[in-house]
Amino acid sequence: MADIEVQDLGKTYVVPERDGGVRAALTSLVRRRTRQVRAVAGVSFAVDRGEVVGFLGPNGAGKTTTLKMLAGLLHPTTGTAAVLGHTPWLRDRGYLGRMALVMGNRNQLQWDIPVLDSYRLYQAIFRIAPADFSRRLAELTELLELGDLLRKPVRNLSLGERMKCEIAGSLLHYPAVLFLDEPTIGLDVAMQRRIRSFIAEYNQRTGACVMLTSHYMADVEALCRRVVVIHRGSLLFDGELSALVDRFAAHKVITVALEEGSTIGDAQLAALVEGTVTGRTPTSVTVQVPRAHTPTAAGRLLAALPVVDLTIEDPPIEGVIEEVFATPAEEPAEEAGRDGR
Ligand SMILES: Nc1ncnc2c1ncn2[C@@H]1O[C@H](COP(=O)(O)OP(=O)(O)OP(=O)(O)O)[C@@H](O)[C@H]1O
Repeated sequence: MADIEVQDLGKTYVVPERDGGVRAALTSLVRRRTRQVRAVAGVSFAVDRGEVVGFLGPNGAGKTTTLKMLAGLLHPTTGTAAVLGHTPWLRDRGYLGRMALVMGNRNQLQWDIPVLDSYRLYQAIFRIAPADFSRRLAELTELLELGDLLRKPVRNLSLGERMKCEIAGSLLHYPAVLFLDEPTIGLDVAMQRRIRSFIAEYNQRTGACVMLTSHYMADVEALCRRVVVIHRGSLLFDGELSALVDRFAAHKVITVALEEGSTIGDAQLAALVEGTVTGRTPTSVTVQVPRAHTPTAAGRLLAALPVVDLTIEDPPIEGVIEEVFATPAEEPAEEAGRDGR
């Protein structure tokens, strides 16, 4: 059985609406106008034990809303979900003690007290036995290099230090399901890398399943073989990251290196391949060509030029994701089926 099973999950927020000005403010006291915002429009997917799944979508796609429902913070408007066999929004102790939600842009630790004091509070809340608490704390301190940070009040920590402490605190009860919403947001590249490798390590050590949202494709490429993509609240793709590239990348990138002293002009290149030049050095050229045209283009370049090396690559994942999001959300339902599994 999957650890996370989601069926037609939807959430519509009802938000009060009024025009600006005193008159509108007074009118709204007696006649409230509301508007419905459909944040999640009925999504279905499943995540197996031990999987790390990237949950992707542009701003406002409905990722955080979905994770909040799965973490039991929001009631859905439609659909069902079972996480570790529990209905999340019933918030039973058995569930809350086995999952964690980490939001990169929210503080969960107490601001004015040392990190360790917040951790002791978590120890009491989750009823962690003293021996387990000490062992886990030592392990997390080592893995995330927390050292002295534990004795400092949260307000004195840098963003990266705080994030490490937030993550460690969320894992003290050893959750079997981990929802990570932008855990590396705003961090420098080195800190992003450390947090990434920590998530991978935690997943391997404990077999926990992880759902991760991130706008940094490096996180997704490093951690997730599978991605679930939502757009305007609807599921757009569910499958392997490589299948996403195959399906949505309209181009490939060919780079040819030429023999020393030889060059190729724009007109000659245009006559050989149908594509856009994206890079040039005195002895090499990089051209983006439509996918279907790639074998012909490569063949022509090899035949016509003094080529010493030729590589064909997929475009950077960022570019592919942009192309995915450019696709209308109203794709046929079967397009959202899981590929490659
Ligand atoms: N509490 C709320 N009340 C009303 N509308 C909301 C609320 N929270 C989110 N929304 C709306 O629901 C939609 C989905 O928001 P959500 O935060 O789930 O998206 P997201 O994919 O996490 O975006 P981002 O990448 O920007 O964090 C957006 O249109 C947002 O404005």
